[in-house]
Amino acid sequence: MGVEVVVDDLAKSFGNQRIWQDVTLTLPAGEVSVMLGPSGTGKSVFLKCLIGLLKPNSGKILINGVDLVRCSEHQLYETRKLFGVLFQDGALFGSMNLFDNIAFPLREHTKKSESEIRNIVLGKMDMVGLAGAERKLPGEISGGMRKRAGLARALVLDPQIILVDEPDSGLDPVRTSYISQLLIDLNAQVDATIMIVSHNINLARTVPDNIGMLFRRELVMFGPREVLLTSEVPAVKQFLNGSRIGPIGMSEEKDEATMAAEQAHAAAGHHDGSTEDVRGVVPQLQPTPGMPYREAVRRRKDRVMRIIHTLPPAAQHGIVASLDADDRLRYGIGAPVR
Ligand SMILES: Nc1ncnc2c1ncn2[C@@H]1O[C@H](COP(=O)(O)OP(=O)(O)OP(=O)(O)O)[C@@H](O)[C@H]1O
Repeated sequence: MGVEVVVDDLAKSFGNQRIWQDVTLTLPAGEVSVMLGPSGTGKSVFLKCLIGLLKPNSGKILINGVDLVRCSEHQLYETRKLFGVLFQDGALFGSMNLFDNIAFPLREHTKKSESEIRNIVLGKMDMVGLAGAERKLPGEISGGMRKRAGLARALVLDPQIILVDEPDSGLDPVRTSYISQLLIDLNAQVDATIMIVSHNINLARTVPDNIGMLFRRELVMFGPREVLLTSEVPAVKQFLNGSRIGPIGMSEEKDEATMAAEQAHAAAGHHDGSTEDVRGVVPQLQPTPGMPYREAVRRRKDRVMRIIHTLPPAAQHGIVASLDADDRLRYGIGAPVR
C-alpha cells in the first residue's frame, strides 16, 4: 500500500515573491487526491516541493518519519525512490523509443537483467494501454500516448507515491476522460498514494477521494471530495463551476467593486461564461470491470466516517447518500427516509 504524506505549515517563496504559505494537509495512504487552483497559484511548485526538487522555505513534509525539508541528501535520495512522477509533457527523451524511455529508470537505478527489464516494461506498457507501441518514438505519437508512456515510466520502480502534473494538459475532453479512468484503474492495481495537480473540473469532480485548492497564496481547503464538491466557499464554488462570477479574476484576484458589477450583470440575466452548473456530489469513477477492488475505497469510508461529525452538513449528506445498505449496517446508520 502507498504511504501517507504529511505536509505541515509549508511555505514557499522565490526571492520576495511569496508563492504560498500555511499549507497543511495529509495525503492519506493509498488514496487519490487532486490539488486544484487557478493558473499560477503554485500547484506545480507544490508538487516539486513534495518530491524534493524545490526546497520550501519553512514547514515540514513527513514521509515514513523523514522530514524532506530538513533531511540529509542521503535520506532525500532514499525517500525519492518511493516516488513516481508524471511531468506535464511526459518528459520523454525524444531520441529514444518508448521501450527504452520506459526502461530508463530500471537501467539507471537497478541491476536487473535485460530479460527482467523487458518483462517489467512490457507489463507497465500493457497497464497503461500502450502494448505494441514499444518501437515508436515520442515524436511519432499523440499527446495522450506520450502521457501514458510517461505514466508507464513513472511506474517501473513500483512507486508508493505517484505525483501527476496536469494529466489533462493538451488533451481533448474524451482523452482526458480516458486518462481519468486510467488513474483510477492504476490506483486499484497498485494501491499507491496518488496526487494529481490539475485545473480540470471534470477530472476533479470524478477522480479523487480528496480535493484541495490553492488560491491567494494559501490552501483554501483540503478534504474529502464531498466537502469541496458541496462547498459554499466562493472561490471553490466559482472554480468548480468554471464561472466568471466570484473572487477569481483574470490575474487571480478581483476587487470588491468588480465582483459586485459582475454579480449585477449576471443577476440581470447575462451569461457568466460558465457551461457547467453541476451541484452536489457527482458519482466517483469506479475501476473498469475486471480490475481489482480499489482498496482505498474501504479505507477512505472508514476514515471519513470517523470524522464525519466534523464536516459541514452538505458534505455529511453527500457522504451518507453514497453509502449502500452494507455500509449503513457497518456504520450503524438507518435506512434513508423516502
Ligand atoms: N524555479 C522558479 N523560480 C522562480 N519562480 C518560479 C519558479 N517556478 C515557478 N515559479 C513561479 O511560481 C508561480 C507558480 O507557478 P506554478 O507553475 O507552480 O503554477 P501552477 O499553479 O502550476 O500554474 P499552471 O496551472 O498554469 O501550470 C509562478 O508565478 C511562477 O512564475
